[in-house]
Amino acid sequence: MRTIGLMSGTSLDGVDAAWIETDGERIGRIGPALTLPYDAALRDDLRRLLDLAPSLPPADPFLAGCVRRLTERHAEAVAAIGEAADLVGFHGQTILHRPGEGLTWQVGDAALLAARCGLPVAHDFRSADVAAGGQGAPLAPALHAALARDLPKPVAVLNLGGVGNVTWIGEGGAGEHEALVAFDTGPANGPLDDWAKRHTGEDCDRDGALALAGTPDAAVLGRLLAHPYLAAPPPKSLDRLDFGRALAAAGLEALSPADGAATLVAFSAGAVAAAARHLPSPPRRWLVCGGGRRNPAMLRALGAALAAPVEPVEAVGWDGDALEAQAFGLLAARVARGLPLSFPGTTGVPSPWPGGRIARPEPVPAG
Ligand SMILES: Nc1ncnc2c1ncn2[C@@H]1O[C@H](COP(=O)(O)OP(=O)(O)OP(=O)(O)O)[C@@H](O)[C@H]1O
Ligand SMILES: CC(=O)N[C@H]1[C@@H]2OC[C@@H](O2)[C@@H](O)[C@@H]1O[C@H](C)C(=O)O
Repeated sequence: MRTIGLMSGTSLDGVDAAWIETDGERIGRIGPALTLPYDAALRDDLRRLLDLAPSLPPADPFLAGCVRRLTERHAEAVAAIGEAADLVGFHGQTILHRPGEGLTWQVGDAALLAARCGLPVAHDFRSADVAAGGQGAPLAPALHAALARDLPKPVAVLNLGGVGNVTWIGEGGAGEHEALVAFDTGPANGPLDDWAKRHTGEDCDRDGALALAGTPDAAVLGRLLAHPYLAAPPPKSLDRLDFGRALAAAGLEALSPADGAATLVAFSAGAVAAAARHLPSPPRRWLVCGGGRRNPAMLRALGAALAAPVEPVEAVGWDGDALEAQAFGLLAARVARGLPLSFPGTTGVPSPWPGGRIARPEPVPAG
């Protein structure tokens, strides 16, 4: 199938789109990928939605307006890819994620997108998993496993988005996805983005400039690293705002902008080091994707915290900005074929679990 995957991540910076040919198991041709940024107004409104989500009625007019603008931007991304496709994979925007309460909420109008693109749209990838008692995330491991088929194992793929997540891939057992362990490591760029915005007005700590000028504060860092999430065994996953209260309580506010940024980078890297202790065996290498791989302060801190080499996924020929979008192309094909999207080792579902739904473009009435 020729698929276009679409992911709007926790950083709220825009929609990633990627074209891949896949049957949901193997990957054929890898086509173009792009990111369409959101304008400042949509970014601000989505950020507001995250705060409002816990008390938001599904029919809220502010929500409806955001969903329409978000979906139209996704339709523009499909058009901008400029290649014919059979199927779209539409993740939408997560505005609330509380799997422990049976709740995960991705917004986006799949019927509208199907109408705009004239293509079937696979969507709602996470709710069946959560209903089955899974974490609903991460789902990208199915793509990581397919891409890493010929790499020496064990290998770890680390995504540094707003939230961080790791996929450990070991030597395959008898079952297709037996050798997969995956979970969210902790905050990655999210708190650092918020900190940079407040202190510099920029959307992120560009090239780690602020963090590289500062020194991590040992006391604040120690309090953050004592957060019970880090010691808890997987399966586990996070909401973008889960660490908000812990960050405030740790005393971050008393630090200078540079020391605060350095402390947050050290915390993200320390969370990954804590995650490494939950893996079945030490990976030979860590392959890093997501925007955080562009932050030299983050890569330096990870290199110091982990025992094996840490490299951007480009080292093995993958596109570190496109993996999440490619994942939803592959997952769309899996939805279409009724294949499982998640596994006991990834989200904690009791057995390999299918999910997702397909919205089809309305047939044009005859005459
Ligand atoms: N040059 C750079 N310097 C520092 N940070 C950068 C740079 N480029 C990107 N980033 C970081 O990467 C983030 C975007 O990463 P990405 O697009 O992978 O996140 P996402 O997909 O929205 O999040 P998630 O994977 O949690 O859903 C930005 O918010 C920023 O923090
Ligand atoms: C609930 C949700 O949207 N989670 C995202 C988020 O962003 C990164 C991390 O947290 C990951 O668990 C997940 O996204 C990726 C694409 C995943 O499901 O693999």
